[in-house]
Amino acid sequence: MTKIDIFSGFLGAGKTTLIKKLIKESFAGQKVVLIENEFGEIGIDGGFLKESGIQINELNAGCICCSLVGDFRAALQQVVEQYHPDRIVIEPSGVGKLSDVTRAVEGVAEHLDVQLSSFVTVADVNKVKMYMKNFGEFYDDQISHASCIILSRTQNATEEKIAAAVAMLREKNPTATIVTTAWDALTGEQILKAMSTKDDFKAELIAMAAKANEEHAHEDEEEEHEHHHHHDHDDDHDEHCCCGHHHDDDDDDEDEHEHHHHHDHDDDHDEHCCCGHHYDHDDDDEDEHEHHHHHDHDDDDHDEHCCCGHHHHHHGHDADEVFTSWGVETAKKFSKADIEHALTELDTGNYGMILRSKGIVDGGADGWLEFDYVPGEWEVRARGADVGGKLVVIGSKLDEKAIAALFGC
Ligand SMILES: Nc1nc2c(ncn2[C@@H]2O[C@H](COP(=O)(O)OP(=O)(O)OP(=O)(O)O)[C@@H](O)[C@H]2O)c(=O)[nH]1
Repeated sequence: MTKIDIFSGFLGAGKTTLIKKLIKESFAGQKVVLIENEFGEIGIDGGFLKESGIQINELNAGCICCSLVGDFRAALQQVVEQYHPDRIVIEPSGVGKLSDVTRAVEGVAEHLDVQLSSFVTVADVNKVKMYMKNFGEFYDDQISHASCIILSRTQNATEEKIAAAVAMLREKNPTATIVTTAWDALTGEQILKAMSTKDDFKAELIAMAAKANEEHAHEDEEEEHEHHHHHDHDDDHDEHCCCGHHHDDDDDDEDEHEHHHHHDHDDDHDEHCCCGHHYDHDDDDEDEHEHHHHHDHDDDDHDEHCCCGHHHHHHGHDADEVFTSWGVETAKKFSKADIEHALTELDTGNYGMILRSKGIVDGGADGWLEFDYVPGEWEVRARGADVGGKLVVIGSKLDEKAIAALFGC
C-alpha cells in the first residue's frame, strides 16, 4: 500500500524546503516518488530535488485539477504500477486550490492500492494576513482543507506575530493541527506525526462545547429564570456581531482587531508587501473585468478540453486567470550583484505584484548561483553548475516586458 501525502502552500511558503527535510530525516530508506506541479512553464524545484536522489515526476504548465487531470491520473497510475513506492509526495503549484487537488487525488486513488495519508498546508507566518486579504480565494482554500498547517519562518517571528497568524488560520480551519515550532528544532518524525493526527485536543474541546451547549439548552427549558444572566451576554453577541463564529473571552481582542483589519491595508503593506501600490481596493474593478473576460473563454474551453467533471464557474477562478508567470531558459551570465539588483527592483512594485521568483543561473566569476525571492525577502546562494540557466517570476499583473528587460533576456 502506497501512502500519499499532499504538501500545498502558497508561492514560496516553504513546501520544497519541508519536503527536503522529510526526505532526509524521515523517508530515508523508503522508496519515495515526488509529483510536482509547478505553476509556469519552467520547472526549477525538480532540479533542486533531483540531488536528493528521489524520483521526480513534474507536471508543468497547468493545474492538476483541470487541464492536467488526465495527465495526472496517468502519472499517478504509472508511478504506482511502475515503482510501487512506499510514498508518493504530491507538491501542487503554490496557487493551486487544495480542494481541487484532493478531489483529483481521491478520484484517481479510488482505483489504486494507495492510502491518502495527509493534506498539509505550509504557510509563511509573515504573510498570512496579506495573502488572505489579496488572494483569499486560493489561499483560504489551502488553509481550510488542510489536515495539518505547518507554519514556516517562525524562528524569526515574535510570539505575537505567531499568535496572530494562528488566530487567522483557526478562523478558517478550527481542527487542523498547527505546527508553530521552528523546523530546525523539530525532527522529521515529529513533523510526520503532527501531519497524520488531527488536532484532537481542539476537536475534543469543540465536542465538549457542543455537548455543554446541548445540555445548557435543555436546562434552559426547565430553568429559564436562573439562566437569565448568561443569556443576556449571549443575546448581546447575537445582536451586534455578524462574524459568525464563537467569541471565547480570550479571543475578543483579536476578533475586534480583525473586524477592523479590512481598513488597515497600510499596516500590512509596511510589514510584508513590496508592491508599492494598493491592492485590494484599487484593483478590484480591473480584476473583475479580467475575470469576466476569462470566464467566457473558460466556458468554451471547459466544454472542449476539460475532464475534471465539474463546472468552472462554480468553483471560482483558475490560477491562470489571476496569476501569471514569466520565465526563460538562458545561458546568460549574471553576477551575484546583477541578481541582487534585479530582485531589489522586483520588490519595488514597479513590475507588477511579484509573489515569487527563483532560478539557477551561471554567475560567471561568481560561479553558479541559485536564488529565491518572496515579497520582502530574497536570497542568492552558490551552487554547482547545472546543464543550463533558468529563471522564473510569478505574480499578478506582471509587466513581462519590463521584467525581461530587467534580466536582460
Ligand atoms: N529561514 C527560513 N527560510 C525558509 C523557510 N521556509 C522556506 N524558506 C526559504 O524560502 C524560500 C522558498 O522556499 P521553498 O521551499 O522553495 O518554497 P515553495 O513553497 O516550495 O515555493 P514554490 O517554489 O513557490 O512552490 C527558500 O529560500 C527557503 O530557503 C523557513 O522556515 N525558514
